[in-house]
Amino acid sequence: MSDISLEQEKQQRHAIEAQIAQLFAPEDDGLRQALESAKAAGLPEIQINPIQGKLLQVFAAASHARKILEIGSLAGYSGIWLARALPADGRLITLEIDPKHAEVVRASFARAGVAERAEVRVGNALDQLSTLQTEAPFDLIFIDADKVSYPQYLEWAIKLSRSGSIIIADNCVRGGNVFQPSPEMSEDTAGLVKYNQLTREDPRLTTIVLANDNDYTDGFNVAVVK
Ligand SMILES: C[S@@+](CC[C@H](N)C(=O)[O-])C[C@H]1O[C@@H](n2cnc3c(N)ncnc32)[C@H](O)[C@@H]1O
Repeated sequence: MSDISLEQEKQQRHAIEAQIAQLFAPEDDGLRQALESAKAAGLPEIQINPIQGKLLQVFAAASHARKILEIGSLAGYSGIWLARALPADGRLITLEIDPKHAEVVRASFARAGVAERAEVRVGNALDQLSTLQTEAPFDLIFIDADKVSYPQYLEWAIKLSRSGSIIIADNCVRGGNVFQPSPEMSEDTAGLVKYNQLTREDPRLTTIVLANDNDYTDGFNVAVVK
């Protein structure tokens, strides 16, 4: 295929995606301001996209979510989508290692009107997860932090779940690299390869990977706890 038709195909994909986002996942001021304050604070622009945000809400509805756990908050963008999927007495706990990020999250949650049901806890997620057992089970768990730790996050996520809980992990496609493991792959890629393998083989889970980001070159691993 010529470069021109590849470019046309890409533009067509983007146009379709923009239409879906506009019709099914429009951003409001709360979400837009979370992105703006992240930018102003110099945070990286590595949050999920609006269609993925809406997809998280769809999964939250499917699992009748009242309690949601997120690992990796950044500026609170995905947290706002998640918190808005909860009933008024629901609870989102989001774990973030960087206190500067957490500060932006708190302000973003307040502006988006979800501060009463959404809380950011600061520290290494691996240290915090063991303290969450009294607050479990969580109906939906969204994993989106350091990729090296994904296999450990999965084990904790299963421990903190119930039958029917949904465990979603971002960045599980990575341009297809995760499906062609090599001895030279980075530690991050190795973590994701292991995560996909564990979710595929674990008899406690039913799992699929969705290429739903970055021109369909990255996306979610979605696992339902049986
Ligand atoms: C990809 S960003 C999260 C994006 C966010 N979920 C969104 O879509 O809006 C990853 C976040 O995980 C945090 N993080 C990295 N390692 C962590 C760890 N060990 N424990 C907790 N948070 C961590 C980073 O500081 C960063 O803010």
